[in-house]
Amino acid sequence: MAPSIIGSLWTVVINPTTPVCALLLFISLVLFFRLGKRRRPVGSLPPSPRGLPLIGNLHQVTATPHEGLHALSLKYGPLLFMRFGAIPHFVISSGELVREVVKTHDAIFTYRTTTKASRVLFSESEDLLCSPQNKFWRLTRKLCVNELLSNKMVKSFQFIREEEVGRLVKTIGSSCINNIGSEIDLSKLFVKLAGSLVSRAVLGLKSAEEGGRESDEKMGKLAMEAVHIITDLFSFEDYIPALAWVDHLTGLNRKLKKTSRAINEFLDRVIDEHEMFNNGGEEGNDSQNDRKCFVRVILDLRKKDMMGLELTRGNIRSILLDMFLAGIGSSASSTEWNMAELARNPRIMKKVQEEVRSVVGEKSKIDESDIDQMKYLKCVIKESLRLHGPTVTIREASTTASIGGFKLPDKTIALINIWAIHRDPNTWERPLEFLPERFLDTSYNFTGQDQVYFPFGLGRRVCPGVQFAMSEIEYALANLLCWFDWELPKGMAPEDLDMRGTSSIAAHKIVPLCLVPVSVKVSAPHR
Ligand code: HEM
Repeated sequence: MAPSIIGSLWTVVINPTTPVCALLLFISLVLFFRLGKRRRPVGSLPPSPRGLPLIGNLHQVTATPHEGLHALSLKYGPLLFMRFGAIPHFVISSGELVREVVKTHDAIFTYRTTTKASRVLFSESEDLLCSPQNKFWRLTRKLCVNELLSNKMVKSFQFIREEEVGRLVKTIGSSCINNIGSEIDLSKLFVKLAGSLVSRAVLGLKSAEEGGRESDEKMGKLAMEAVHIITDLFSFEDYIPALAWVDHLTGLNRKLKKTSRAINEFLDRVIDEHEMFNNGGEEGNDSQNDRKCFVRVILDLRKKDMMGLELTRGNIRSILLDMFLAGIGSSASSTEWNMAELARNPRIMKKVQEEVRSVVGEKSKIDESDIDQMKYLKCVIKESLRLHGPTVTIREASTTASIGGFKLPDKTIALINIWAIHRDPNTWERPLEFLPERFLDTSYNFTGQDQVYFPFGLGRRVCPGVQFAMSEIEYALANLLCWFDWELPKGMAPEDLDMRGTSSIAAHKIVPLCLVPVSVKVSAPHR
């Protein structure tokens, strides 16, 4: 975030070369200070690093914000007050304070902030991710859980996982045979896998090879583009409203509109096709469908009672988009980090492969029920989510709250630094090391009830996609570890592997993960 704001400020504001810019800057400053006065919280505030006029503490936000905020919290304490442009934030970096948020104030910290990107991408229609906690949120969440994300529904998608992971294994297998010793870009393959799984379960799309009219990859690509805009590009309108006009100059507005238009057009085409089918239209138009996918269930329900929900076309598009935004990058990056950590830790790679292979035995296919016996694999995934899961989660308070002895005003935005809490040396022994054994025989789970380990978030807004994500990650990893050995590219030592993550909330590797697969099992499905 920081490089883009400082770069943009420099080129457009700090170094104005035209009188027009100077005049706009003057007007903006006047507006800013008037707005700023209205937004400033009152009362005793937590410690705060010194800010600057106009940008507040934005200059202290480093290229990886979670790391920069962690460094500040070591200096100023676990509860920080910071102003990002005109917007006051409270940064929480300790499990104790998280306990206060979840246990004492869960009903208060349930709002999410909307941003310019979310408003444009969702075309101002209410959706699940950004909705405040209201009737719409409750009913939509129930709809998504019942019809897509519950254990029962996730089990019903097992054949999709088997087909898509099978396709992944085949791709890697043929690389082993045709390009012996060549590295393969796993990061790219994991995004493709996650995109196909969500596309098929949510929209019923099939791959082009299987005759799908709309490619199952296209929506995944559009969603990743949207995630990039949301998390990597700075919006002046969000943080310094008086400088909203700068978003035109940086190209943000254009990018947002273009991506939003492409998403809407794509989703409209898919919804139209399903609607036609539901209305008894041409059966041939069902280039789709493996089963009754999520969008068709919504369209069916809309004809009936819809659980009291009145969904517009805009709402339907937004809910579908939510599943893509929340479900692809997070799962893909998690699979990527698991493989990266294993490649960097040969002892752990060997141990987890031995477990997986001993459970699978001589079979030529892994059944999902086999995964239950892979206890060490589950620890590997937990440890990977501790070190490389989502970096922060952001909530807005619906009313005033008292945290850590400070009274926080209503509309306070709380930024919970999961990254810092997952690496707190007061909780975790040797916190920076990848040690899956630490999770053996512990009760840490993904329900968001624990204040020191919550990779899927916490409280009422905890991720409802845990089951969907875990089934995908576990099954993909079990297959990759069973059928292949993995080597680093020629000349690279484990400690040379670049482990830097992006600044996004679901940070993926900056440098894509490329490893060399070696096919090992005679009974492997790709042979
Ligand atoms: C490894 C994969 C994933 C991780 C680490 C993850 C993590 C998270 C986190 C941290 C939150 C915010 C929770 C909070 O504010 O406390 C969240 C929310 C959410 N996630 Fe996930 N997620 C993953 C996969 C998925 C998948 C596959 C889906 C659906 C297909 C999904 C759907 C959602 C939705 C809809 C929300 C918003 C819930 C609400 O606001 O009520 N997630 N996720």
